[in-house]
Amino acid sequence: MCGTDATNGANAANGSTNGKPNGGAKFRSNPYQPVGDFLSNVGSFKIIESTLREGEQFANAYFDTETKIKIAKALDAFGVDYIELTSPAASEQSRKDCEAICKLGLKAKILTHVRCDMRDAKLAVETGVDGLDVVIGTSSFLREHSHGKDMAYIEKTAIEVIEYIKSKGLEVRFSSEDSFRSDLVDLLSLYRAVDKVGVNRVGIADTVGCASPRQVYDLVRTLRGIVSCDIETHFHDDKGCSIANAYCALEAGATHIDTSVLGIGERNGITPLGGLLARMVVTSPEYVKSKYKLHMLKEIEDLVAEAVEINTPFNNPITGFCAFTHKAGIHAKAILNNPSTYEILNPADFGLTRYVHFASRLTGWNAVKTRVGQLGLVMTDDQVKEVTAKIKALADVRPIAIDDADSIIRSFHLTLHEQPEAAQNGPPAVEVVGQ
Ligand SMILES: CC(=O)SCCNC(=O)CCNC(=O)[C@H](O)C(C)(C)COP(=O)(O)OP(=O)(O)OC[C@H]1O[C@@H](n2cnc3c(N)ncnc32)[C@H](O)[C@@H]1OP(=O)(O)O
Ligand SMILES: O=C(O)CCC(=O)C(=O)O
Ligand SMILES: [Mg+2]
Repeated sequence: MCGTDATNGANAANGSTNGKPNGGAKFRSNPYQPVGDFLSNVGSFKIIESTLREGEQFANAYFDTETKIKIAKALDAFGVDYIELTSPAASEQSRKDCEAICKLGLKAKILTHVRCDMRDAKLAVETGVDGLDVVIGTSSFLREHSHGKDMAYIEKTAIEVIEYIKSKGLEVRFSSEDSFRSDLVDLLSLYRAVDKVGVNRVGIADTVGCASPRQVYDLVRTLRGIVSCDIETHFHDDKGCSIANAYCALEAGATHIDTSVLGIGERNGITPLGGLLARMVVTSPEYVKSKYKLHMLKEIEDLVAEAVEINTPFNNPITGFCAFTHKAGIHAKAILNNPSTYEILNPADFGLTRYVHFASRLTGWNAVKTRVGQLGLVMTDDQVKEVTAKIKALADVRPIAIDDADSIIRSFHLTLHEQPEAAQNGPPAVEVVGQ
């Protein structure tokens, strides 16, 4: 098996060099736009990057101050609009870290995430943040088993806390927790009340990851008709719907999406930054490519993966080790002709390269022909087909590596060179061209 790093095509039959398609292959003017994908209202979404809040709730996360600062700076350089930090009420060090990050003078706005509680709000406004994300559970589960407050109390306290934050000149967002298991009438009435007070955003949170894309669309669409402020959304990934849900929220009129790097967060996390951008670069290529430094994605994911001691999943959008690897012969041939045939994302946009596999029983002669050329060898098509059969024969016996396939190609090529001598006794078994 070729465990080749997809980002390093050094030994591979690359369809590209430094991400540029080779062999004159070209992308369409907009290779990303699938037929029928004509969303117009999702062009200018904003990212609330919550690696340093939701991400700190990931089981393996421990961020010391230095690491938090590194991550905050990297996210800022990447171009996220907001960086959300753990509540200063969580611990004394959390409060100090909040202050330290506020002093960095980043372009991104700094938010902290607090309970709907005046004590938390008072502590938070002193840290130097640009705004507060206020949250309180509204489902019967949370009202019964978490804070124990009824909707009347929630609305009254929310208004007091929001007015206080606004009086300090800070941005404020109010969100319900577990929105999708909350009573719709209660929820809309609460949002209408806080919108009247003048929140910058209201938030919808799929705290337990129960929502389907269609439910998300319906709720956001309904809310869009109720409030005039921006709408932020937060999706947990328990059922693997966090990216689809974020996308549907944008389709329905949401303006802000919460993300974390690699999706880290409580349980199995939330909408991943990279996955969201993979989705959105297809829909809004100009906006996404001009706003975010996409080539920094891998570096940021590596930074966070190292900090929380995990590996990037093999199937991670964009940066998974095989995200731009093409293996089956049918795919390989078409990719070598035109990468758009089997790619919706261009690895070059992320500073990455594609890799075309040529060392398996599924390999076809077109991939081998490209490899032969890369090795500086010359063969006729029939010869390439013959050597492809040899590669397949070995791959039927055991998994083979790039070096195995290269050795087969080189030694086959050598036998072709030896042919002229043998040919003295008869016609060459194969024609050698370019000699
Ligand atoms: C879905 C989410 O991810 S929400 C964000 C989660 N983030 C955090 O929890 C931040 C880290 N948390 C902490 O450090 C602690 O939980 C603290 C400092 C916030 C509170 O700690 P403690 O006072 O020891 O309480 P504990 O964590 O045991 O229980 C939560 C308390 O908050 C209250 N509470 C829970 N949600 C809210 C809310 N949204 N608004 C107001 N109060 C709330 C609960 O009633 C409970 O208070 P009680 O013990 O007086 O009944
Ligand atoms: O504040 C929010 O909108 C979301 C809070 C949260 O992390 C959640 O509900 O999962
Ligand atoms: Mg969450």
